[in-house]
Amino acid sequence: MSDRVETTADRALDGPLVAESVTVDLGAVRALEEVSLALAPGSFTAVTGPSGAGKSTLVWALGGALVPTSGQIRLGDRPLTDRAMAAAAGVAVVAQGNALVTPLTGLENIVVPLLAQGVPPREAQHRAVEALEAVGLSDSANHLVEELSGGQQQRVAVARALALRPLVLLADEPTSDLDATTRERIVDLLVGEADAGAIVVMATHDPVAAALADAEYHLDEGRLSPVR
Ligand SMILES: Nc1ncnc2c1ncn2[C@@H]1O[C@H](COP(=O)(O)OP(=O)(O)OP(=O)(O)O)[C@@H](O)[C@H]1O
Repeated sequence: MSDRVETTADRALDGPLVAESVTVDLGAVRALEEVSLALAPGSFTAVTGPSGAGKSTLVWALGGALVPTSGQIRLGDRPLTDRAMAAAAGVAVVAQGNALVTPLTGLENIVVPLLAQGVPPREAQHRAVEALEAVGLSDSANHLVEELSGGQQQRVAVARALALRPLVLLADEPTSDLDATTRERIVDLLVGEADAGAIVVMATHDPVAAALADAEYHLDEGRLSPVR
């Protein structure tokens, strides 16, 4: 049985997450070149590729945080044109490097974004506890982030995204600092999100994690091709 974090039933995706001929230039670097894909609700997709291939760029573009040089990102019929509107549409990102607030505890790192989204304090606390339990970190909830190991921080970052109950979950290298057992637990949670109807994308260097996804795309020098 999946120990997926409980979901809200009052929100649903009304279509796929689509990248339409997306090209992203970062300064002089072409990080993505004419990338097209359509990800259906309930799918779990891995994006693999060597360092510098454009995986993080794709994650951030899909998350609305990077405006394409050309092309478009859409969720259903709605263009995702900035990070705030993507977040409001239910798109959560687990950033590479975690992007946690280090002077706060693991629990606080999860509660604060929930409060910012208007979740009532008791509910935010409940969701944060539940998400930390799902990633196996109940005992570390009240430790400052700076007191946690890299792998524990990575799990807090995943828990933070799960607690948002996203419709689209974009995870950039969410298992890079984890041992095999913990990696399996985290990928299981991602599988559970997809099984419950979310669109899940995981950028990864890890072939074992990638093999657990339903589909795999490979990026090389910004060009995307299907693997399976
Ligand atoms: N802010 C930036 N300015 C200019 N170039 C950038 C910037 N960020 C990334 N790049 C370049 O864009 C390309 C894609 O980078 P990206 O981080 O998306 O790759 P990646 O596949 O995620 O790599 P890794 O696996 O090492 O995280 C690389 O050539 C990188 O050097």
